Amino acid sequence: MTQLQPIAVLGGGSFGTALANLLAENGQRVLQWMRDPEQAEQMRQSGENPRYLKGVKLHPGIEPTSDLGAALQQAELVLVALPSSALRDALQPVAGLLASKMLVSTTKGIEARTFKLMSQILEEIAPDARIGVLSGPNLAKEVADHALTATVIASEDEELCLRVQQALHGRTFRVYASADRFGVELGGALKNVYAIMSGMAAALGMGENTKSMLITRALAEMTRFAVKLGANPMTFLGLAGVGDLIVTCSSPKSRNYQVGYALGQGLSLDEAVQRLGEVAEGVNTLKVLKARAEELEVYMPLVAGLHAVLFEGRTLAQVIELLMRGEPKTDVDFIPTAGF
Ligand SMILES: NC(=O)C1=CN([C@@H]2O[C@H](COP(=O)(O)OP(=O)(O)OC[C@H]3O[C@@H](n4cnc5c(N)ncnc54)[C@H](O)[C@@H]3O)[C@@H](O)[C@H]2O)C=CC1
Ligand SMILES: O=C(CO)COP(=O)(O)O
Repeated sequence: MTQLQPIAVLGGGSFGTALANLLAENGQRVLQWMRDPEQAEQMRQSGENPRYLKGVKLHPGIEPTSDLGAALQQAELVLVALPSSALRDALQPVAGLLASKMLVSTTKGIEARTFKLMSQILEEIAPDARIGVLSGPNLAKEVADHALTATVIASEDEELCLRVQQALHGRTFRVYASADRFGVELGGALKNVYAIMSGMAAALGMGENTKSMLITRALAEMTRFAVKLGANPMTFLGLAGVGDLIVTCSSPKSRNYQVGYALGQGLSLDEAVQRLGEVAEGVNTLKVLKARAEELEVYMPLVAGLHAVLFEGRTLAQVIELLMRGEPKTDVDFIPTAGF
């Protein structure tokens, strides 16, 4: 009997595990790669991933492995759920095994040195591969707990989108398609920064008006930046834009929000990151985004303000005063006129 071709999920963290479970529940054979052989062994033995996704049973269709080469050799579809700081170094050495595969990044970060998004790094490492991005309001724990959830698969490659929809679409997980890979990926990376601010606002007991202002002005700011880079602003009205922004800025389950909350409680950035013990991509993204916005002369007062508090020794009170006293601006930058 021929064995079902497996799907590879790269990353032993919370999101990789949540995705692996969905795939296995849909009847797919899943090879979940993690760098730590002990973690793989523990997951095989216990049927759980207690360090990153406590309390969630792993489906028996998941085979945890620390053999990256073997996983890549067998799979045609590969979902990458590694932290942005690790993706290039983990995949460059196995570039030869990636040609013609379908590679889908689920990582929501930006490379510090190059300002590249993760799918752009995949493209660079594996020019012959077929590339996509999966992004949306997808808190790993809720995905794993089968909360009704939607996401976006974005690629210029329609067949890839269909393949991912077939593999992941299920009773509790809807997968929408988009051809705007760049916009979808950028939305996922940028929203993390604003989730840090929202966490701070929550810790400081700020009001609901404030939270709403923050999210809406964040959307304006991230869209302005994306448009400067050539993205389609309409994508930011979708799940991977405003959808992900809302969930990450409102949920204590978000790690970026948690970092912000800890900062609002008076912890230093180092203490907040250490207490979390998981990936919070927004911290790195903030650094590179601030520099890039200045270079491109894009007005991003929220990014500049958070950067001033975290890295330039300003107090939050000083920054809030500056933001609120800033010259009044127009509400929506991109109101289509002709043809509407
Ligand atoms: N957790 C979530 O709710 C969601 C996360 N994401 C994205 O998924 C990516 C991964 O995040 P999580 O799974 O949440 O992270 P996590 O913090 O739960 O786990 C990180 C995993 O990466 C591994 N890792 C770290 N450095 C590595 C390296 N050099 N080589 C190989 N593995 C390494 C760790 O051992 C761990 O297994 C992030 O970019 C995040 O933005 C996307 C959607 C939802
Ligand atoms: O991207 C996410 C939800 O869509 C997860 O956000 P955090 O990385 O802040 O937990």
